[in-house]
Amino acid sequence: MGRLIKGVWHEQWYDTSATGGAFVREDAGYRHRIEEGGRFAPQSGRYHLYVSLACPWAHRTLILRRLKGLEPHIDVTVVHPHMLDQGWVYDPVEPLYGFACHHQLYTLAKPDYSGRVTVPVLWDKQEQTIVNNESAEIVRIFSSAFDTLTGNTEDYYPESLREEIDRLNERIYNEVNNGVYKTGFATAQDVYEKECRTLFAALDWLDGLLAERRYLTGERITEADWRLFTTLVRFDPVYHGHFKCNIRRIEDYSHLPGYLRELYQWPGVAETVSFEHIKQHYYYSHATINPTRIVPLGEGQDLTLPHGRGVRPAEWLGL
Ligand SMILES: N[C@@H](CCC(=O)N[C@@H](CS)C(=O)NCC(=O)O)C(=O)O
Repeated sequence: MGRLIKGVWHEQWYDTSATGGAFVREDAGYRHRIEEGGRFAPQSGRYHLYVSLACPWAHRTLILRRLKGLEPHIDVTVVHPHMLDQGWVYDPVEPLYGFACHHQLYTLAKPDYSGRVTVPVLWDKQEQTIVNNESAEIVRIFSSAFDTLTGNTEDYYPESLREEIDRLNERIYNEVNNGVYKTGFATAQDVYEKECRTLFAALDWLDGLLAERRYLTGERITEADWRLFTTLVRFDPVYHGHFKCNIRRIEDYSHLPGYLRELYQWPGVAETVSFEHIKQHYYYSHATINPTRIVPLGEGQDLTLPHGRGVRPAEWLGL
C-alpha cells in the first residue's frame, strides 16, 4: 500500500510511530453532494462507483445502491482483493479509462493529489472527477438524491430518527467499525488492549440493545443497521483472528448472531457479500500482521440459518 504525494505514488505502510502505536484514520478528501440543480445533478449513467468487496466502508455503499434500486443507474467496478505495493489495483483494467491502478483515477481527478487512495469512490464521468470518497456521505447520497429517478423513496435516514441515528453512528463508528482497525493495527500492547476492551464493551452494549429492539432504532431498519452490518459480517471470519479481536465471537453473543443473519438474509444483501474477497484482502494484504499470507479456511457462522428475529421463539421452533 502507499499514498500519493503531489501526484506521485509512494509505497508506505500506516505509520503508527508518531502516535505511540495507535492507528489514526485520515479524513476523506472529496465531499461533494449530488442534488437537483447543483454541480452534480442526479442523472442516470453519469456516475460510477469503485469499491472493494473486502472493504466494510465500500460495502455500505454497495448495499444502499442495491436497496435503493440504483444498479441500473450507477455501474460498479470492483478492485482486486489484494492491496499491495501499488495500493488497490484493477484486474482486469477498469472499464472507463483502462487504468490498472486505483491511484491513476485519483491523479486523473487531480494531477497533484496528495493523500491516501481509498475505496469507495463515487466518480463523475462528465467532469472526470471524484464526487465523494467518504462512504458515510455516499450512503446518504444514495439514500435520497436519486429518488425522482428511481421512484424508490425508502428512507434509511428518516427525519424523525436522525438524532438517534447520529448518536448510534458516532459510537458504532469509533468503537466498532473503526474499533476493529484500531485494535488490529495497534503496534503497542497497551494500545491494543485498550482498543480491544472498548470494542467488546461496545458489542456488549449492542447485544443488550438488540435484546430490546429488532433494529438499532426500534422497528425500522436504518442506515445505522447497515453501517453496523458490514463490520459484523467480517467479524468472526476475519477480525476475530487477523485483528486479534478475540475476547468473544459474534456467534457467542445472544442477540447479535440472529440480527446479523436477518440483515444478511435481507433481499439483495447476501449478493453484496464476498467472503472470498474479504478473507483474501485482509489475510493476504496485511503482511505486517500475517507475514505468511496464509488465508485460513473458516468463514464463521452459517448466515443462512433461520434468524429468529421478530417472531416469538415458540413460532420460530414451529411449536
Ligand atoms: N473514510 C473512508 C475510509 C475508506 C477506507 O479507509 N478504505 C480502505 C479500505 S477498507 C482503503 O481504501 N484503504 C487504503 C489506504 O488507506 O491506503 C470511507 O469511509 O469511505
